[in-house]
Amino acid sequence: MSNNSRVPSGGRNGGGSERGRGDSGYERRDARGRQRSAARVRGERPVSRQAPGERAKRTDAARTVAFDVLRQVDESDAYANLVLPPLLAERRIRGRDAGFATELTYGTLRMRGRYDAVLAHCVDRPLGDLDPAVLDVLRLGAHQLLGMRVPSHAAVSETVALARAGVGAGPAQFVNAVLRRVSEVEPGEWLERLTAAAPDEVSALAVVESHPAWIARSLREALAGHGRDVAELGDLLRADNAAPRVTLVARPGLVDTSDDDAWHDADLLPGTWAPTALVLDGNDPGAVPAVRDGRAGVQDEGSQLVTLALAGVPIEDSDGEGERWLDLCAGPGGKAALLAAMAAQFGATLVANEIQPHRARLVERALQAIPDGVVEEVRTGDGREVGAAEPSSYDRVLVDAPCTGLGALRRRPESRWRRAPSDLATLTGLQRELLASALDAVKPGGVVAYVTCSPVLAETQLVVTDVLRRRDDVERLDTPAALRRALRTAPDGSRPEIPLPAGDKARDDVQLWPHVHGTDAMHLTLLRKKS
Ligand SMILES: C[S@@+](CC[C@H](N)C(=O)[O-])C[C@H]1O[C@@H](n2cnc3c(N)ncnc32)[C@H](O)[C@@H]1O
Repeated sequence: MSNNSRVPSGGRNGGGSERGRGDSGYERRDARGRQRSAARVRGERPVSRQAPGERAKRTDAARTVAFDVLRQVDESDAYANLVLPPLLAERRIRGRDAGFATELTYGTLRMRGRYDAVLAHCVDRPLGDLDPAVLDVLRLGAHQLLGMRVPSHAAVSETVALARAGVGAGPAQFVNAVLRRVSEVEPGEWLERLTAAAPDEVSALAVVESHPAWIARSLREALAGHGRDVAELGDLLRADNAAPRVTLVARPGLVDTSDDDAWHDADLLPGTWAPTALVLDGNDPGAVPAVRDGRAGVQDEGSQLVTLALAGVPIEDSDGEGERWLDLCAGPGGKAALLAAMAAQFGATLVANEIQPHRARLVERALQAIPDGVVEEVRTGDGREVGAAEPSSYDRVLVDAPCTGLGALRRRPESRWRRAPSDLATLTGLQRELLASALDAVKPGGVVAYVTCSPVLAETQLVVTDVLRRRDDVERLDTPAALRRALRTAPDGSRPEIPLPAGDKARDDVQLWPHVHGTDAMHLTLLRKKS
């Protein structure tokens, strides 16, 4: 598209809003559930900067709530998944409208990179020069046009109404003109144009699959470094754009799948890999009694597997007095609760450490259903100091290190846009210190699990290699074997075949992937302190 066809920001081109009937699911939602028709909105005097409650009466409530969440994400660094549910409840947006608002909010945030690239073709100046609120309205319109089945006329007219109510009549005309430009090109054709405009293959994938280019490059490097084919990058990026299934953990010894009272009428399916995993089909986890009372929790299956792998490693030379386990970075407590449930079964005890007091309180809450006597202590402290303060004190230590979270992009739609390459330098220093401290804190013969929810090489292999280079008292364990021992067992004794690199690509650590395993991209390296 030539510059000539771009819309001058602040210009008045673009005619009145279009409107008509469509036959998609989202159009039916309008016909059935919308609070007021767009025609009525158009008939009203243009207003700007109203209170959200006032605006919600005049424009479509679902679009308004999506806009308000996007503004909070931008202005206050809010997390969309924490802001949206209470706003939906407060404004009594339910059912189909709530589903529309959720898809519109999360989809717009996730696919922002793709939509910004499209919008940049349609606006005559850098998007960074636009009023951020106008840019958010344009992104919402782009998602309806290119990512949802909303008919063009409805997507444009409703978004223009939203712009008029949220940012004023002048910007609404600009929004109308830009979205009409966007709608003139088919979604598939836009992807071809974005691909053609990118300087290389990875940049093209990054823009089309809406990832910052540096993240796409880091993930490509991670695929290669962890023994996978770099040609999988597209699948990996696409997996990041799909909302994950809600997986529960049934904490062993605390709850059973046959316990009807615990699960109420939740639709549960067994997980793929972990014996503790249950997939919740469509229900709200907060409504499940076992989740509310801490016998179960919401936890990615990869997180469950790495925790079970640590708990199941055979330990040599244990003194027979019952093992002591340590979770060095425990907040908010998902893995600590699974570890504690396993510790209860093995006659072990657990210390949970977390540097942030409010997160330490979340750990306490996560451990509420653990039987008395299992949790020695939940403490607030710097994990880097534990090794020196308590040398050779624990049989098993989990280091679930603070990391970029680039393996869990599916869960936080906005997180990929918040990270910067400079975060890596700070985090990798901390990761090294925490792992070194854990190795000091573990007893000879004991095991340390180094875990991240990032596959990035600088946070995984390089941290482990660097820490081990400085000491000769640690050996690497066969982590794939430990992970396989943790897999669910069928009644005939068989276990699922978990795909891990083999042959000359085989490794002694484990990297899980969303596009391969359906889990977050969890990394696990198991290390033993020599006896
Ligand atoms: C990846 S999260 C742990 C998640 C947790 N294992 C779970 O499953 O719920 C990392 C945690 O480490 C904490 N942390 C950061 N620096 C720390 C330090 N120096 N010592 C202890 N904890 C730290 C963070 O506050 C954060 O809660």
